[in-house]
Amino acid sequence: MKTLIVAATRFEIQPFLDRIAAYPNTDYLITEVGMVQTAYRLGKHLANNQYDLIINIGIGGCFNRSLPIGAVVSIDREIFSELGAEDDERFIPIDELGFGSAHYVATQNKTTQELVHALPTGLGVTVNKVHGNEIEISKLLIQIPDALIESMEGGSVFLVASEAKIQTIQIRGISNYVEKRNRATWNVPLAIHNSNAVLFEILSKIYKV
Ligand SMILES: O=C(O)c1cccc(C(=O)CC[C@H]2O[C@@H](n3cnc4c(=O)[nH]cnc43)[C@H](O)[C@@H]2O)c1
Repeated sequence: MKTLIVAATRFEIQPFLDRIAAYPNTDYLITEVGMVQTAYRLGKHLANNQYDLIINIGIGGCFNRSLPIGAVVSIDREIFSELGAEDDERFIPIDELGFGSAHYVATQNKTTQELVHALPTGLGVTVNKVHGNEIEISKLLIQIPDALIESMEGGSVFLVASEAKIQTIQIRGISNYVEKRNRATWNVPLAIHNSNAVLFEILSKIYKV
């Protein structure tokens, strides 16, 4: 069983990197922040390397205030929310325009689902521009009422993994709520600590270490 850990930045998987020697069948890939960087670097990496499972791990913004900062969630569906066209006040999604789809799902069989079954699960929104304006956030929630987490990479990992037919998990530690930008309320170290703790649990289940 060969696993690839995918993160946007090194700091999001530093606790894992500190223990990487314990996981001989596990590689990692730092894509850099953003959907384009992630699609390019993951696609390029998979052209020369084979895996049974991809685990995308990172921090993210949460739309659901009943989950505390630091909670860890599993994302099983993704939407590229900006993909489409403006028609004056109305947004026309790419699906409606007839040029493909903005929706991607995690490729997960029963064994993969078991690895994350204990986590709160929901829909991820992948963006180029982190939301930080209340009016824009309200518009987004009208467009996507069941949005759980916002990230800048999740949809790209699902897209590439589904094209490559590789099992995929995405876990996100909640570093902030999606709200008017207030960096003082973010807790990045807690989100990283907790998401890496979940990663260790998942790897322990896979490798029995
Ligand atoms: O300080 C900022 O405003 C800021 C803007 C963009 C990215 C960051 C990062 O810390 C980069 C790491 C990573 O963070 C993910 N992330 C965290 N919170 C959110 C969010 O509310 N919306 C979208 N993405 C978020 C993202 O996946 C980055 O890769 C800081």
